[in-house]
Amino acid sequence: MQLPSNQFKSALRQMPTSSSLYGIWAGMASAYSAEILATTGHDWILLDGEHAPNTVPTLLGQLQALAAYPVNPVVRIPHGDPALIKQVLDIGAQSLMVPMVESAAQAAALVRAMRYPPAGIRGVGGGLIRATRWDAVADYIPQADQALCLVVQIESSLGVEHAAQIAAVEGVDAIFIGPADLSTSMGHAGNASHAEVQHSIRRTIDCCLAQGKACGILAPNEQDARRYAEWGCSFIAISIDIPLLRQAALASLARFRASPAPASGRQAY
Ligand SMILES: O=C(O)C(=O)C[C@H](O)[C@@H](O)CO
Repeated sequence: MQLPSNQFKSALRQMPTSSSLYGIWAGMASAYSAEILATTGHDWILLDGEHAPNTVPTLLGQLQALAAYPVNPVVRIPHGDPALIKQVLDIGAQSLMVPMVESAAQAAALVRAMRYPPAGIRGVGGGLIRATRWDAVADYIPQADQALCLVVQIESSLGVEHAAQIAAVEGVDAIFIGPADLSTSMGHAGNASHAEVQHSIRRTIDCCLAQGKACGILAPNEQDARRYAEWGCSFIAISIDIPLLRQAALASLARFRASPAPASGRQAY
């Protein structure tokens, strides 16, 4: 069989000329829930291994559930440990997001962790791993790199300071801005709308575009998402599954609490 192609990586390469890629953040750590999201038509789904209770096996289940749908999974790992990168690539993740990257050296080390020797340090799993479809993919090793996509997160003042150098690293496919961590790092916790944070976000986008790389961001607020798209962000996570669920449940309950059902009479369905 052929190595599955990475449509997400191909689309990012055409950025910023093509239209935005809209993503949804999956924090439920559930294959069942991820599969539901896969039916909604989003371009990409972020499987969050940093702040959701995911492990390598739960990520595997989600990747398997998504494989039947035309959606691009992006796996966020909790940190850039080469051993974890190896495990997540081995289960067949092709697009990785790594949080809190603050220097070009750190980004370059991530690129090496994703590549086989001599270009990098990734260990060979051969017929043991899903990435090779247990050796059904002929010649996986020489082709692997073309289908792997590295997205690094800039989400601190230091990261913003080094954004141009980070974006310039060969093998970094895209930058993703984390507004929650960035605003917190700048002393404006929970307020990514603060003018200083907005300035840093715009500066990071500009640095990224100047290096010819795609830039993405998490923006569940519609006005923010539209503004970031105007500034040049080309892949935007526009919602997060957990707040969607919670807000829908709260709104549903509020309708009944606000106007209690009549004490008698027929119930309407
Ligand atoms: O800093 C950010 O913003 C992010 O990296 C995304 C958050 O971690 C996300 O989990 C908030 O729900």
